[in-house]
Amino acid sequence: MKLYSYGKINLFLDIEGKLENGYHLIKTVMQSIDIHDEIIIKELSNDEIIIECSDKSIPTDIRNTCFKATKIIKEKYNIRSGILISINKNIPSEAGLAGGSSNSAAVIKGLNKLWSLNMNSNEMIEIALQIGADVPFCIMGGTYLAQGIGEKLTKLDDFIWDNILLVKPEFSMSTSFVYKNLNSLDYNSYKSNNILNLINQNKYNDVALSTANTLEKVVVPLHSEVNSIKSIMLENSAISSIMTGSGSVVFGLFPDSKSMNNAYNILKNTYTHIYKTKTIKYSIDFFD
Ligand SMILES: C[C@@](CO)(OP(=O)(O)O)[C@H](O)COP(=O)(O)OP(=O)(O)OC[C@H]1O[C@@H](n2ccc(N)nc2=O)[C@H](O)[C@@H]1O
Ligand SMILES: Nc1ncnc2c1ncn2[C@@H]1O[C@H](COP(=O)(O)OP(=O)(O)O)[C@@H](O)[C@H]1O
Repeated sequence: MKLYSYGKINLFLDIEGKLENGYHLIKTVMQSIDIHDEIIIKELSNDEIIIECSDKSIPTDIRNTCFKATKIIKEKYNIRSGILISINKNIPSEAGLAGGSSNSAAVIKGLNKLWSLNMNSNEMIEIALQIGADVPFCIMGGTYLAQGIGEKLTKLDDFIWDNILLVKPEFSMSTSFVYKNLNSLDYNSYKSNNILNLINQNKYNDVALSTANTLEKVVVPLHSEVNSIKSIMLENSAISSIMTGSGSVVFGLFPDSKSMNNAYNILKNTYTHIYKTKTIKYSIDFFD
């Protein structure tokens, strides 16, 4: 079985509070984008979980999100056959693009089909949340408001935008580091932001003007490069440019392919990890 698992950007992210277990209550707009990893799932006769990954820096043991998803499902449904999962990485990790999260969502959906488990979305989301706060969104895909720690999902109208540039600086950001270093004074920084209504009114240009991310307040003081990339994008006509999630990727929403290509040609002289992408309405695609 072959699947594509797609990445996401956060068009909006604000923090509303903190739970006693250290997790943060967030309000975020998640958007699937057209950048994907390839996941191949094969059944094994012996009762083993084997993960192979093209990126040798990613662990293939229980720390791997795909391993976790398989283990949870095997135990829940008492399945004895084994699984070999090959991950062909393309989405950069620790980038704020939810690459690892969407890989595990692909495995949940893939095993649901392979083993005819007939799980509905809610049952898959319950498993997803045991792996990470971003995984429930990756089960659904498209345009969603996520609240709680990321698990309370509300479907929004599709946000459609064709000219998006992603730039991954050399540094990576660990999600837990960013949340740990957030100052509570920065909670509710964007309380009056109107992005949700604008999405549901299909006012795409106004949506683009309303993007915001509170987690920049942790990352920018440590890495001024984030602002340099944003400036180059904005000088080249991007309608807005912000960091996605806990970083380090910075994205820009451009009005047309010409301005996006101009920014691309300038930024590619400095950055090797640079991608042209667009929004999509799903996060997992099945092939065979
Ligand atoms: C910031 C966001 C925005 O979409 O995404 P990324 O930048 O990671 O893609 C998410 O909130 C990240 O979700 P995810 O990456 O799944 O987080 P998890 O693996 O569950 O958690 C990693 C660590 O981040 C912290 N964490 C995560 C989610 C949350 N609402 N509050 C937190 O404080 C916790 O310390 C946790 O141990
Ligand atoms: N299948 C996977 N793909 C990518 N990273 C993974 C995977 N499994 C575990 N990880 C670990 O998760 C962390 C990054 O996850 P990722 O989803 O790429 O981050 P982010 O959501 O911040 O972009 C890294 O520490 C990486 O080693």
